[in-house]
Amino acid sequence: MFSVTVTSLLIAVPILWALRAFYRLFLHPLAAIPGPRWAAITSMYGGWYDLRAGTDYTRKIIKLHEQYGPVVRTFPNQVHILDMKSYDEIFKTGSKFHRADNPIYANPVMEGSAFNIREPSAARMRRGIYLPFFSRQSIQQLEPLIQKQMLKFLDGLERKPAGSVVDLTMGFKCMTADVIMEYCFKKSLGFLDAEHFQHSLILALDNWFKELPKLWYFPNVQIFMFHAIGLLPEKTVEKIVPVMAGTMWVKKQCSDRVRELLEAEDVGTTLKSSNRSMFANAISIMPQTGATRITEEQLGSDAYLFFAAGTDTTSNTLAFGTWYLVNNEEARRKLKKELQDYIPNARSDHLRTWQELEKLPYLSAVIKESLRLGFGAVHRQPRVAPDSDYAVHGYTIPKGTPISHSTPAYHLCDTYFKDANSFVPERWLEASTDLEHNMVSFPRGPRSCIGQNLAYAELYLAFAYMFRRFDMKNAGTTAEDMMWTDCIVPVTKAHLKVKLTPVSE
Ligand code: HEM
Repeated sequence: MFSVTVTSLLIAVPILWALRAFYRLFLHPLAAIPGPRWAAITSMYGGWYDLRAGTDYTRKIIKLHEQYGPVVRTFPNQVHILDMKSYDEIFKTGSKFHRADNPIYANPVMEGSAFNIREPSAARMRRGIYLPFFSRQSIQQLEPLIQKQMLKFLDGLERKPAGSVVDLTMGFKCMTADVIMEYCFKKSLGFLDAEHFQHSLILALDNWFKELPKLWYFPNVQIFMFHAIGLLPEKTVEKIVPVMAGTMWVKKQCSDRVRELLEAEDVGTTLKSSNRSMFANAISIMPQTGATRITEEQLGSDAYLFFAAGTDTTSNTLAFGTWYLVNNEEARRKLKKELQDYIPNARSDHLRTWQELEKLPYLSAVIKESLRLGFGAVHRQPRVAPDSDYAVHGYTIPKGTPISHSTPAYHLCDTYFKDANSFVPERWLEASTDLEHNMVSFPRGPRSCIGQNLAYAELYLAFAYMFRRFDMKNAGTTAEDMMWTDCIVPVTKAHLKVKLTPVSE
């Protein structure tokens, strides 16, 4: 009896698989869309790239566009588009497209946070709580909190013996992590105090990002494991899955800080104040925005989202930008000259503000070029048209089909940026509006990046003062080390190591 069942299965499974493959190749609504045959047949075509060390499907998709054109079928039921007109339609203000039902937006660690909300009106309500406090004006008001952590970072570097080799990948991560927590709660987690910036929790965050591709292909296994691990005692988790222990610890810090604020007497009665943290301000205006239904747990998850989204993104742009600069003497010389003229006293405790630094043309060009080639986020951002089919380049994509666009595909494409793979800040000095428009580091539209202004403030302060205060030389980092793979944020093979020497005034 048992052997008959096994035999039937051995025959039935390949037949069903072959029938499904036939349907996907010839009868599926996406059958006419060009792309590799294996990508149309099985999602494990993408997995073959995403799940092996040192490769990823996002980079492969860029190559597929060269071969197949602007619309490519990348999964049995998903397409990827490289066409600015389509990007504008999907990512415009008021766009009806919304986030696809995709494991990228179902990470169990982010459960309850704004990131995992797909439904547009719920997302709008949740984002509305925080958006006022990430406006340009709010960032300028709370800039002293950013500057405090920036100075701590710079002064820490200065105390190292001249010529020290510094792991700047980790240094930038510790700095951005402390800035975002200072901004959110006026209380950093003290990552900058770690010796040589090798903080175990920042390393755990890095490892957590590295695990993400597994979640995309085996979401149920990952979600089950996450909940199962959550039932174990803290000490056991620390021993067997340090990645999770680190993440859970940071999440707990976020939740504790939110609870402290909710329990504080003045919250809900005091008006917005420039002296208070972002979360204190956000919580105090919640009753007026009608957002009081948000739970303490959801606020804690949002705090963790800000921590994760605000750390590795900006720090990656800083690390990549520094990498390009240490290898480009001409650009470094021009930047230093501009900074020396504008910041006569490099070690003053009163830093030039973001608004002041924005006036510097070469610094601004360096930052734009760093954002262009130094990706903060590299993932495919799948969206769906909920109500009607989407017509593009003569193809019809049925409503509900995930349509992805990804930042590197645009930024590395010679159609949009001449000599796209080279670091050329000068391209921004006489930039046309087209060039500005082709930059899609921060998505536009209803799910734009909430932290964009904070990221700019950090980039201006860090690039200006790092290159004003220090001479930097590459300390053996290779282009191979800086190769990234898509883990939502780019994760490089190895870290950026730089020899730092403080400059005399
Ligand atoms: C160079 C720096 C940064 C880049 C390139 C960047 C890029 C992005 C991208 C591409 C997304 C869209 C994700 C998607 O829809 O799939 C996003 C969303 C988001 N970003 Fe950023 N980001 C940066 C810095 C920051 C910072 C400093 C914060 C700190 C608060 C932040 C907070 C967020 C949040 C909360 C979201 C989710 C918005 C939502 O779900 O509606 N980002 N960012």
